Amino acid sequence: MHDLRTWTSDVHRTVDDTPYGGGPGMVMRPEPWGQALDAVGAGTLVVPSPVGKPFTQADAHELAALDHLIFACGRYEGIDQRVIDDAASRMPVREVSLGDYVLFGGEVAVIVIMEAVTRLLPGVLGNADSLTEESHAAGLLEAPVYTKPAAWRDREVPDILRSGDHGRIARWRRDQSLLRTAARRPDMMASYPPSSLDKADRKA
Ligand SMILES: Nc1ccccc1-c1cnco1
Repeated sequence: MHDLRTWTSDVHRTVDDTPYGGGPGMVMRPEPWGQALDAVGAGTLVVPSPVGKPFTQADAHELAALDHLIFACGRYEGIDQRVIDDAASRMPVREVSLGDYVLFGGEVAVIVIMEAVTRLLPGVLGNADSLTEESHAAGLLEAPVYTKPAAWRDREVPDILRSGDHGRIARWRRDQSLLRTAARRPDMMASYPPSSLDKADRKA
């Protein structure tokens, strides 16, 4: 963790200023950022931003394979664009959005990204199988999950899950995933690899 004000030189340790071209709010000044990024050295710079590329599980896997990640947390109306452009001239830069909503700054977004990435690192998860079956891992939302008791507030666990027939259970879960994804995330269905949908699935 680095305090950006370390790289300021005025008595007030200023990190922001008014935007050229007018408009509301303040913009983060380039000088402190430039010196801070120089100081932390090269790596892949990840900048959470409302104007970034939507962050996906695939991005988490890509970042988990890298040796050195640098996270820049912007505040106010954002970081002077020249900081991003200058950094991109000497290292990979990824501006990423966590969703279409507005935060105070990038810090909370970095915590989310760090969790999504670090859980993919070898040895972090007790059961590596979890990584292959979870939502977004196979391009679909995960099927509903249940545990004991078999009946709770007059609600029963689906009989199929207690049948012991693992082939039928796998089929039921796949169907539930397809139904849930189609209902809640048509965008994911649109990009779901048709090659993995066998004929029976196409009727779903
Ligand atoms: N709104 C923000 C403000 C500052 C830094 C990131 C964001 C952000 C990231 N994903 C959505 O919003």
